[in-house]
Amino acid sequence: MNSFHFNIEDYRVITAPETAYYISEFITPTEEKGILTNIYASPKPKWTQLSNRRLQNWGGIPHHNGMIAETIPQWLDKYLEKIHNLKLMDDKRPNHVLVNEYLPGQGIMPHLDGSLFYPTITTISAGSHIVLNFIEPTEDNTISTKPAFSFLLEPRSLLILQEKLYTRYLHCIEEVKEDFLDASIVNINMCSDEYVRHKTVPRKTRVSLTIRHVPKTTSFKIFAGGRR
Ligand SMILES: O=C(O)CCC(=O)C(=O)O
Ligand SMILES: [Fe+2]
Repeated sequence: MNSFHFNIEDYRVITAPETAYYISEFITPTEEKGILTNIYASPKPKWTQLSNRRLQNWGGIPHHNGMIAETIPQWLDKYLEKIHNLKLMDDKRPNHVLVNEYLPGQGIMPHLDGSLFYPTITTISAGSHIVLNFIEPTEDNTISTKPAFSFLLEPRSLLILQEKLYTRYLHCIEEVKEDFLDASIVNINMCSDEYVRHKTVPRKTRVSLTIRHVPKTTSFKIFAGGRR
């Protein structure tokens, strides 16, 4: 991504409800390699194993009582700064990164990211593409599993979700080993030529960085009863 004359509106996904931005090649292949090296160099206890994926929290564990903020290392903070410079979060600097690792066949159930975060999701993908599905909630709150539309997230891309795509549409990743790029993918014209309609692309291991701002933070000193 060339930051010269950069205008975020050039990256808006106009074929989807409001509001999504998609930036192909947001990071370089060297940066992607660096991210993967650092993630996999983390000590084993840094990982939380879930039934269908692994994750790492950086910056603290978000909590309704406040996140005890932890310093984010420079190799990772570099991307928080880069996202902060896009001025998407009302001048609030991102302070949390959730790392998700998906092996081929792994995914994530339909969900909303909720109220712990400033309502902007920014996601950098590394290692593999994935298809992110969006589901419109039904009147009676039963969960329809049929996606309303989908985004293809290429490796090295940045996806930004705000407004209705944060508050209303649930997002999920299907547990499949390959993706058929059908007409439901609304950003395919914003992707590289490698990804064309009607192609089937096998997944590799994907590591995503979900970078957000947690408004409510606290310091350990408050709990310890010490002075600030
Ligand atoms: O890996 C992704 O792109 C999505 C992760 C996600 O939705 C989440 O952690 O809330
Ligand atoms: Fe999410």
